[in-house]
Amino acid sequence: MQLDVFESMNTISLEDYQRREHLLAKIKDRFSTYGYQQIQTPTFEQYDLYKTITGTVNRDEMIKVIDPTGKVLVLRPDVTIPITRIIATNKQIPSGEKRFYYISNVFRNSIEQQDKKEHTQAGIENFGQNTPPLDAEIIALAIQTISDLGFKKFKLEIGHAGFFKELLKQINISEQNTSQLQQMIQAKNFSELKPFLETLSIHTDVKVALQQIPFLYGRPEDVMKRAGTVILNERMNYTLSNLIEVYELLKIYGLEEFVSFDLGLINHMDYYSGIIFQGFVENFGKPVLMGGRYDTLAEQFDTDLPAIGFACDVDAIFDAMEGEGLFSKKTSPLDIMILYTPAKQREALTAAQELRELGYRVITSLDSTPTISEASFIVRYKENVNTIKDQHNTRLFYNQEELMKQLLQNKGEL
Ligand SMILES: N[C@@H](Cc1c[nH]c[nH+]1)C(=O)O
Repeated sequence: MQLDVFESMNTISLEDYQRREHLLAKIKDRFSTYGYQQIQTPTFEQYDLYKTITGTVNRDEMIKVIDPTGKVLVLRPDVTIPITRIIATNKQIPSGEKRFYYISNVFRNSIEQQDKKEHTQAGIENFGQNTPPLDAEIIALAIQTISDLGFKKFKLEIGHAGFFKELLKQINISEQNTSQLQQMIQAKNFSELKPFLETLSIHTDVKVALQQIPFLYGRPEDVMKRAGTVILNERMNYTLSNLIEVYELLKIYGLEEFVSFDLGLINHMDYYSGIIFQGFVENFGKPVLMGGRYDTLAEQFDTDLPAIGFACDVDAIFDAMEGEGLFSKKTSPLDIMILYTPAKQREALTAAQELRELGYRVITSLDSTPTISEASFIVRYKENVNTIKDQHNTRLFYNQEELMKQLLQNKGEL
């Protein structure tokens, strides 16, 4: 069926829409098993909020709207910031650990994707705690979420915002040089990184560390062995032991095969303060999930509130699942189509109601030919005979009890 459903500026086929709903349902189920509850933040936000906060989406990438009073608003460019603001400033919310999840669209005007301004994120945010067991639990949840969708080969690359930030503290370079450096390390652009570092007047130890850091990725055990060159002080040493502790805990979950380290990982959001991670699935060039610890973001709302979270890029996951053929074959929108003659109307409609109460998807019609072709079963109430037909054969039934028996025997078809 080629029916188009309007979804923002893009159209999506009805079948793809159903698939998307199915994948979102799986993600929600998984988030719930870790005690997260769904919330929603407003679509329109005050631009002032994002203008003053450091470490947010690039201001040029925000989509701005002017309201009738002349106030500038932005379409939600990120979910982590508004949720943090709500939790940090709402005194009515009881203290203690808080677990929220969301399925929300974020709006960004990115240069790379001019035609795609709206992205769906399915994410979780956890407030109130900073411990390695919690970091490990969040990463376990991220891994299980990807695994639930059917991906067999994928990696969660784990790093720490502290490495790059600490190295930056050791040098005094312009904002422009910082962002260039960040881009080169992020993209593992080794060929340009070395000559670029030569142009900067910085201490040799730091230069070596900055040059080495993008190479420090792969199996955690190997990375740990090679990390010596970038660990310049006690704080960085502590950061590394923090990562190792989380990795040891992930072994208890039995998830170590999905984990790799990347000490050169830098997330595009600047609010991260601790462990950071990105999820990659096979044959797909960009991350499908990203997140990390952002303990200092709430300080911008005058609150001390440790936090960690991640978001799945639903559109990327959808494309990756399609590429890997992970969507199950087309599912029928209907279990039972009941056709009846006028004399059997009461019997047919009563049966339909009972079946719906039991959770079957049923439609009825005073007709002799099915009005919909995709039902798993066609039930016919005729003057002197009732039949139930599936893909293979047609059987008779005389009353409701027998109909139920037939359906139960063929439950596998539904
Ligand atoms: N908001 C982040 C993802 C995230 C959620 N929680 C923490 N990080 C992003 O859009 O990349």
